[in-house]
Amino acid sequence: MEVQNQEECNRILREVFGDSSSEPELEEDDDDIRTPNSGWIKIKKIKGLWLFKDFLSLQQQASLLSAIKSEGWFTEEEEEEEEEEEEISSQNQAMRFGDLPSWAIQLSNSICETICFNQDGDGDADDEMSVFPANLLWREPLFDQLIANAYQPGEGIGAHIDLMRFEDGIAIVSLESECVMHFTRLETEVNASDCIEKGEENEDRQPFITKIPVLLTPGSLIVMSGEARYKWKHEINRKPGFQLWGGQEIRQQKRISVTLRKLCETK
Ligand SMILES: O=C(O)CCC(=O)C(=O)O
Ligand SMILES: [Fe+2]
Repeated sequence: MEVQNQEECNRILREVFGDSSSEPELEEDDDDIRTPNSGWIKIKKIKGLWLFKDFLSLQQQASLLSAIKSEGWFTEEEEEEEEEEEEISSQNQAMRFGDLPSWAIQLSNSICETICFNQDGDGDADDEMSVFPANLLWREPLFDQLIANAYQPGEGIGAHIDLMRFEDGIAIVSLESECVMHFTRLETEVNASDCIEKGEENEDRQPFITKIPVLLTPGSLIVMSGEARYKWKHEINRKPGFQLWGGQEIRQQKRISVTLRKLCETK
């Protein structure tokens, strides 16, 4: 999209989607930094990881879900067939490469706008208060690959770093139900049964484990770049005992996520 069309596009997006910049709830980790006049929260312990809790309003979430449904993905009939055919895992994921559907382009533009709103100055790559380094933000297109994942209660995704065939700069939008995503630094990789964030009270002198929980509520957006994308694995473990937030186990429901990424140029 040409830059001069950006403002016009943003205006249309605001008209269609409204202004979703409502004040987020109090964050549990006091260390995290809220940016003034925007809903972005910088997850301080993970360089390059940002959360925008109320990225999509309820109405926008419903529109996005119906757009996903109109693609024919994750419909109930499909799920029944899946159960018969025992192909649940492959049918719980849908991908698009290259030309994204118009709703995904709108979503991508809306993400771009929300990031730009927070960006001050030149968005220098070394500026830790920039949600995305400038080189990522101004690439064209911002994203050209989308993956939608549907998770039934108890289902999650194992610890991983996204494939290197994708560039830096990844965005994930959550829908339908909340979950805790755990981030583990590469050099401190641990088993899922290891405890979370062993800190000062580490009496057994075990190696320090950094496993950071981030709550992804419906309508929230996280973006990862740099260290968050390359040096931390992310996972969603929805087995009993892992979806804890504020000391309480989260009530699980179906969850859908939309991940947007950019494929690396092939040489
Ligand atoms: O479902 C999510 O929130 C994460 C999905 C993910 O990490 C991926 O598709 O690589
Ligand atoms: Fe991922």
